[in-house]
Amino acid sequence: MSFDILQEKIIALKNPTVAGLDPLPDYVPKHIMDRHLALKGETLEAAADAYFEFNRGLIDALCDIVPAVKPQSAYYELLGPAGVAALAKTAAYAKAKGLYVIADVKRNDIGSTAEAYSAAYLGTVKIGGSELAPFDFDAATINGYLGTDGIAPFLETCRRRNKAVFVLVKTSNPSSAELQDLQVGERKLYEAAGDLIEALARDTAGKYGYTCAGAVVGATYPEELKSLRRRLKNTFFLVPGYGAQGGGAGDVAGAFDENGRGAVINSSRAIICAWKKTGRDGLDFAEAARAEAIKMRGALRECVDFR
Ligand SMILES: O=c1ccn([C@@H]2O[C@H](COP(=O)(O)O)[C@@H](O)[C@H]2O)c(=O)[nH]1
Repeated sequence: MSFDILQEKIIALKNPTVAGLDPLPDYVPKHIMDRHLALKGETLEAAADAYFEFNRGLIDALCDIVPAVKPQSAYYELLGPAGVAALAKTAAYAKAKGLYVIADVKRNDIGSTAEAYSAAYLGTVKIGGSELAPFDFDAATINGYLGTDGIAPFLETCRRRNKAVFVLVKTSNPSSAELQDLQVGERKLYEAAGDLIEALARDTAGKYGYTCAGAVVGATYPEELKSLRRRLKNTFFLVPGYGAQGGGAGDVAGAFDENGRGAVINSSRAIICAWKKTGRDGLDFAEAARAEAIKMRGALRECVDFR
């Protein structure tokens, strides 16, 4: 089961951090960007090459201390086809370095289209006589608010290919309460979303009790996080909102089960932009990211007993 693999990496490193790889032209140190602009001019291709070099440096600096990375597709799509190619290259490089790779794509649609999305990110497509894996991510984020027929095709791919999804349940953004906190009978809408995914994936529970359908629950809502952990005993959590959005180790402690398992905590900007605080123009971007990730690991270890 895919989350068994992630959980075992977390246990081995005693670190439940996922580093978000969310590049923007401004986040890439000038010496890297300038070199690629000199080679290919002021083009999307040059920026995409700079993204990949930046990511490769980050991955090299982090791969022995964090178990996972989460590239956010939006930042790569911003560069068009060259950016999407940089996303694919980044994922392949991270996997080769032993990292668990979560694609933050938040996709979904009606069943037939959800099938295509799930094949694209987690599965395969048949071309002539060959089954080819377009991206082959370990896991992807999806929007479950289309209901069962949108979620089921992803779960089918997860079962077949030992993959996983994280379904949006209670997101970290300030407006998440507008719809997700609506009362629906006895439950909040986000609780109903959580109950649905736990039920749909029940048959896939692995060694640690977690199914292939995880939930996205924001660090910015610590009370909801705690109560969802109690409610969804078989659902692995991806917790964004640490660092740049204000979440801290104390806020995410409630995401873990009694054995310190069942959750992975994301930090993107705080790690990849750590170089901006050192005053060395990004020459030390990799060391700065590593130092920030070590600081986060220390803070999490203070709050959670990982076994
Ligand atoms: O509820 C959600 C779901 C996804 N995200 C994504 O996580 C990272 C957070 O980045 P930071 O720089 O650490 O704030 C980003 O890719 C978001 O799209 C989220 O923040 N909240």
